[in-house]
Amino acid sequence: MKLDALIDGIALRRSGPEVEVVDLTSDSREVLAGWAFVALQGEQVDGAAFVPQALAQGASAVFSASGVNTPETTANCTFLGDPRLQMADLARRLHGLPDEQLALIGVTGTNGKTTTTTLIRQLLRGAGVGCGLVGTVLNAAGDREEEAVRTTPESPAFYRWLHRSVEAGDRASAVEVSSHALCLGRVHGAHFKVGVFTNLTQDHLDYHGTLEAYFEAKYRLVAQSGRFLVNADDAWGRGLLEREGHVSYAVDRPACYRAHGLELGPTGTRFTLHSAKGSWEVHSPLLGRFNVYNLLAALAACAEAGFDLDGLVPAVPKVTGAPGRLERVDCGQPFGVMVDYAHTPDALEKLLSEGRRLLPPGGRLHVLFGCGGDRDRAKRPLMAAAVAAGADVLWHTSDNPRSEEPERILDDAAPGIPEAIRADGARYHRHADRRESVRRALADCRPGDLLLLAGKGHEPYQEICGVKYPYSDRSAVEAALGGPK
Ligand SMILES: CC(=O)N[C@H]1[C@@H](OP(=O)(O)OP(=O)(O)OC[C@H]2O[C@@H](n3ccc(=O)[nH]c3=O)[C@H](O)[C@@H]2O)O[C@H](CO)[C@@H](O)[C@@H]1O[C@H](C)C(=O)N[C@@H](C)C(=O)N[C@H](CCC(=O)O)C(=O)O
Ligand SMILES: Nc1ncnc2c1ncn2[C@@H]1O[C@H](COP(=O)(O)OP(=O)(O)OP(=O)(O)O)[C@@H](O)[C@H]1O
Ligand SMILES: N[C@H](CCC[C@H](N)C(=O)O)C(=O)O
Ligand SMILES: [Mg+2]
Repeated sequence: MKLDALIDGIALRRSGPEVEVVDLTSDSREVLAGWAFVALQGEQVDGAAFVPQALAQGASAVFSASGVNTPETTANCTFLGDPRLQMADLARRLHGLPDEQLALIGVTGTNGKTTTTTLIRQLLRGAGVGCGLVGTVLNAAGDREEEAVRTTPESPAFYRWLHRSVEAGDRASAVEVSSHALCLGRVHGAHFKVGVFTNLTQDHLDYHGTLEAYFEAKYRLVAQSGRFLVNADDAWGRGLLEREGHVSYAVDRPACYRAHGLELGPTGTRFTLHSAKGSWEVHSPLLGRFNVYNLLAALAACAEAGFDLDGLVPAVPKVTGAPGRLERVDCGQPFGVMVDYAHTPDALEKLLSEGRRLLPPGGRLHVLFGCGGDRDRAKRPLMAAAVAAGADVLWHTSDNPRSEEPERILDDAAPGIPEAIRADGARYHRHADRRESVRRALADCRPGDLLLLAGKGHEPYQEICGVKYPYSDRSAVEAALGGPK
């Protein structure tokens, strides 16, 4: 696209020649010939420092907040408004307003975003409707799938994926909208046909400060959504529904979309979905009560986006959800092992109650967990308390210490575990090396026990001192038990 057309109507000061802008990025490392580089002031560094690198890699234009030096052959634009919002405006225009050409469904909430968005994509594709995905595990458009780096990418990548969806003929796209994304304008400008609020419990207080501020961040999605679908069984969701008229879903309370007659079995789930338009019998291989909420949210979101439930419900038995969520690892061992991505107090509490439900009589529930480094310190003892309240045997270890000292993270969490449990050498085991902790837990399991490995889910690494070492809970288990069955 020509620069003049790209910046038309956007408040900025411009110098230098008219150029062709092939694409846009705020990360100099991604710049290719003809791309525009947006230099943003970050928390760690000022993106302006990377202008020389962007130019060396062939940037045709540079955008910045406070002005930078560029050669005469490069277009140079200085934003006059909020740089992140203006970057999103540019990205949206460059990629042809792709949100307007898709049934865009945005999902926010503390837990269940990845699962719900993945279910939306799988359900729609199962019913023959092309659907993209932007989220923690995968970014996808048509059949193209790439591993994601973060939950919601910066606006240039967000709009690029939507554009790819349009090009691939997708009719919809399901997007995980994190609270960080809403604060940092990563999805600014996008019109979501349907927005979804799954739940709100403690997380990310390092970033937002208070739960109220965390909620307000998520609440921003309402203003960008045509219809808003809210979990009426969640306390924050209920508060929202009492103040404003939105579409609701629930299991325990009256709602526009409600699941009745839950049957939560060891190999799958059944319930009846009621809405004003009719009733459907839903059978799914997904386990656990929280997945009823995710299925309900996914089906209701698709229905609110205009897709027919008669076509979607038959696809439910084939949908598997996201990898690394309540997923069994079977190496022929005489006890159960499951990996899951619970990394908040609420998710752990819910995971452990599913574990208890799945545990054979007389078996012991083992839970291996850790708390992420460089994340909300206040949630650490609460995570530990949730595990202590529901597990028979605790395996306390590391989960992405990032830049922090692993033992200090373990120390932060430990007070959440009652002293009597910590003093009991048969019930409480602390070891910072996760792989070794997995080995020890497996060695301690007896026939009929169940070991839940929480927090890492699909993640293929352990991040220590800023380095991502190859690691996954599944492969650690398979290596210790001699390979998959
Ligand atoms: C709070 C937050 O989200 N921070 C993000 C933000 O950091 P920042 O603004 O401080 O950036 P910075 O590292 O100081 O760099 C400044 C600028 O220089 C650029 N740069 C930097 C280095 C370089 O070589 N070249 C270059 O151009 C960067 O791209 C950036 O634009 O912009 C960076 C570049 O895009 C991100 O890496 C960084 O995410 C950090 C790593 C992060 O961990 N974010 C997590 C907390 C996050 O966003 N999580 C949410 C929610 C998770 C969930 O609950 O699902 C998510 O959406 O993933
Ligand atoms: N609807 C739900 N309510 C509560 N807990 C849930 C729900 N769905 C999933 N969980 C728990 O939360 C974990 C993470 O689920 P999922 O990845 O879908 O959430 P997310 O919101 O995408 O998380 P993230 O913030 O890391 O992106 C699951 O492994 C499970 O333990
Ligand atoms: N999206 C979440 C993922 C946490 C995953 C867990 N393994 C951890 O490192 O705490 C975050 O960035 O906080
Ligand atoms: Mg996610």
